[in-house]
Amino acid sequence: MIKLQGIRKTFSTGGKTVEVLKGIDLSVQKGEVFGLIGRSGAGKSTLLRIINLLERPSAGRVVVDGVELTALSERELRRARQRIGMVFQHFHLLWSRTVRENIALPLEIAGVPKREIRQRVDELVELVGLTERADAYPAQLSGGQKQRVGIARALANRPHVLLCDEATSALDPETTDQILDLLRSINRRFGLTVVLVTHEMDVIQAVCDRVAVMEGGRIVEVGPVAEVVARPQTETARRFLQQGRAADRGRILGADIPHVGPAAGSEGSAVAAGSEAGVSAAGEGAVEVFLRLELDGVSAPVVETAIRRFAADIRLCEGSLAEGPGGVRGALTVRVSGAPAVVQGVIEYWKAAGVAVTPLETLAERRVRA
Ligand SMILES: Nc1ncnc2c1ncn2[C@@H]1O[C@H](COP(=O)(O)OP(=O)(O)OP(=O)(O)O)[C@@H](O)[C@H]1O
Repeated sequence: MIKLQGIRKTFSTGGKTVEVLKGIDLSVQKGEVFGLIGRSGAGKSTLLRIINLLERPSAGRVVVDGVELTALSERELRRARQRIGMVFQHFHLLWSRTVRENIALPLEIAGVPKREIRQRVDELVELVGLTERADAYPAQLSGGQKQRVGIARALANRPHVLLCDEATSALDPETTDQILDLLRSINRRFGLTVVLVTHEMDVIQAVCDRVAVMEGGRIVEVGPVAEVVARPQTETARRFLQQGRAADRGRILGADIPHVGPAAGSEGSAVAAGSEAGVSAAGEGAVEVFLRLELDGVSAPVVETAIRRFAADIRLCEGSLAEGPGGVRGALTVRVSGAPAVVQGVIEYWKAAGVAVTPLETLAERRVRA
């Protein structure tokens, strides 16, 4: 369905030339969900944009659905692109248009008659579960709803291929799961080929059939997701698997979080919940917080879920839990570090799940007081 052969891409900026794709050969089969994973700057988005020639390769061939896109005129390419939908991280919606009007846009551009547009848009709003919100404006929608509009718009011209560039990276974990479910169900229902770019292994594991791991402009590993997960061949793949979604966002995006504060096993003293105490600087733009979690009666695996879902480094310092008929009982001390908003998100998630969360004082703060 998609064949990339000998793809190279060079950018020239400010008199400097950088080769960001260094010879990529890749085939994506019809109907599969294919993931591209790699650190920031590995070249994932550039490669994705080369599939529909939003970015022209400096060398190599792009063949989609049997048509060599790299050999088409601009006019022919515009037509061919209608069969390739694209979904973006930040939705790219028109704010002055309603849900319905945003979805209709590619159909208008393609010159589809008005009656057909109305019918197709009705189908699409229903498909993405936005019938009730069809006349709302983007500003009145949640992030997940905006992405649903983005997906519906991408599907308007009945594409054979859907390209998703970090489609869930701006969404909270629950909404991410809903959007991934939607993508998977669209893939199954219409046999659509999906290529998605992400830096989250969880996303790959949730929806992809195969994955390519990128590093420095090259594909260093490719295979079925289950195989890559079971037997990673490269250090890059192993790191993604070890760190999981949480660490991926912090480290892979470059916000390296140094290990500061008490070592695992140490404990701080409890201070008033909700105060600033318990939070200390943990590297540029990152904070570190020690928390006591009381999990009496909580039934979900809230620590594991937070580790998987949040871009924070979450470590268990001490504590014990016991399973009972009413759920788990016990308390834990954990250290959470990451971007302030993410750490806050973890705390809110735990509170919403019924965990009593108390910030603890850090060693550094205790030293300052002493
Ligand atoms: N239009 C451009 N001009 C110059 N350099 C560019 C351009 N687009 C991308 N690059 C550079 O190419 C490299 C690869 O970028 P790309 O966005 O493809 O990486 P990525 O793996 O998708 O990373 P991220 O996850 O941060 O989006 C980066 O170093 C980036 O700065």
